[in-house]
Amino acid sequence: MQHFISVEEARERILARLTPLGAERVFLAQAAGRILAEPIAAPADTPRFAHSSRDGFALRFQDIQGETGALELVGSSAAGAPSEREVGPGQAARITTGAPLPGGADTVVMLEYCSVDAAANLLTLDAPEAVKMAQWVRQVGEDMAAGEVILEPGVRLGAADVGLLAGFGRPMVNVTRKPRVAIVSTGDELVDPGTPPGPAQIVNSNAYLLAALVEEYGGVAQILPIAPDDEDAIRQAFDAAIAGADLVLSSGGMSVGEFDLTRPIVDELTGGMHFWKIRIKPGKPLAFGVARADTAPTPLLGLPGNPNACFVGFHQFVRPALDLLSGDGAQVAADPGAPLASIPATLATAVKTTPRRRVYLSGRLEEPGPDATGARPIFYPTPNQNSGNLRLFCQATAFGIVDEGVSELNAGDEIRVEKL
Ligand SMILES: Nc1nc2c(c(=O)[nH]1)N[C@H]1C(S)=C(S)[C@@H](COP(=O)(O)OP(=O)(O)OC[C@H]3O[C@@H](n4cnc5c(N)ncnc54)[C@H](O)[C@@H]3O)O[C@H]1N2
Ligand code: MOO
Repeated sequence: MQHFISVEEARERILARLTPLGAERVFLAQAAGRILAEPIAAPADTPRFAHSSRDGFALRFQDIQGETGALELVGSSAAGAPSEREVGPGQAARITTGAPLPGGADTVVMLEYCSVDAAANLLTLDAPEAVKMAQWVRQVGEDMAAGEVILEPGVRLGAADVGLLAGFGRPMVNVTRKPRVAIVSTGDELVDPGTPPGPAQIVNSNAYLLAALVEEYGGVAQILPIAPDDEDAIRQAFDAAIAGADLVLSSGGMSVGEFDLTRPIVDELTGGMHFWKIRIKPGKPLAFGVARADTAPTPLLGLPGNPNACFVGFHQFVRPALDLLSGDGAQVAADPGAPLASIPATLATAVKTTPRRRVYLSGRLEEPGPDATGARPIFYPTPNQNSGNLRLFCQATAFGIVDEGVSELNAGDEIRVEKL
């Protein structure tokens, strides 16, 4: 059955059949950009010991109240080499930044504000009245308490998070597996880049476009060899793809099902695929099914062959699927039918489109300058919005969306844009 459905319905139906992948342990050097799969709690009160945040002298605050004489210097505490000696009444100890505060001391004075009589081993403060109780001391647990959860599962680890994990003494961390995405290309007319195309052949750009998008959005892409238009060859290509992947993508062969070899095989491998016509331009025909549903469910998404339909289809359907599989999908999982985030912009040039489908224009978004308070960004659609134009989405930074029922927009009109 073929249905015309909305972009949101299609996305919701796909996401409803996906579940996040399991976790794997990776070394910290591989952790940046990955999705955390465990809660991270502080292993101890942090800092673990009270220490100085300045180079100077550790002393007892009460000793410098009122009339103050010189303090006797007893020992020194360096980072990694704490002082063994207590600081008693009338005494002070040398201390470096990061060094443990010696017992008895509660306050640090920076060495720039002190004078030392080395021969007499005495310390005099330049302005004792300016010193505050506990100044330049980092107290135990003031940053984090033992057991306090600092990072929740589902966050994407940034550099600071990796630094925190290292600080917690963790050499490894559990993250969600990166989705492995196999890319199937079928057709006698296709050649790979590097092989000069014959007179009626085209270069397989979609596989490389999709693989690059997959890697850009957190997956691991595998491009399968082009399968010729032969039922067994196509079945073998899909079997190989399904065997090693969490998600299989194909492009092409979506428009004229009856004469196409790909669709019946996808239908067979998924035990009945869904085929939708979506009210979107480009990207109208889309096939979806789940192979090995009982053992190792592997979703399969058939995108149309036009490169721009692949590009738009990737952003609308594959990218949210990757988010959900990789555990980054809290938002998409909570509301899979919600529209993707968009902002209003001003359209730079007039456009004419079809009113029957929602049209996604590829283009460039220019943010207003710092002086243009309240001004909207400007959207420049790429000229020649033709589904096959490989240049159309080069350097594109946004989709401009022309809603169903609208057939033209003028320069200066408001247009919703999705940032890429
Ligand atoms: N009679 C109809 N014709 C078409 C309809 C329709 O409803 N009725 N829909 C149009 C729409 S919309 C789209 S989108 C395309 C979908 O086409 P297919 O998915 O069947 O794709 P193909 O016919 O195989 O190829 C379309 C186009 O894309 C190029 N292509 C294919 N594979 C690749 C590749 N790997 N790398 C680069 N380019 C590729 C191919 O050369 C074609 O130019 O159908 C419309 N037709
Ligand atoms: O939906 Mo097709 O992608 O218009 O060209």
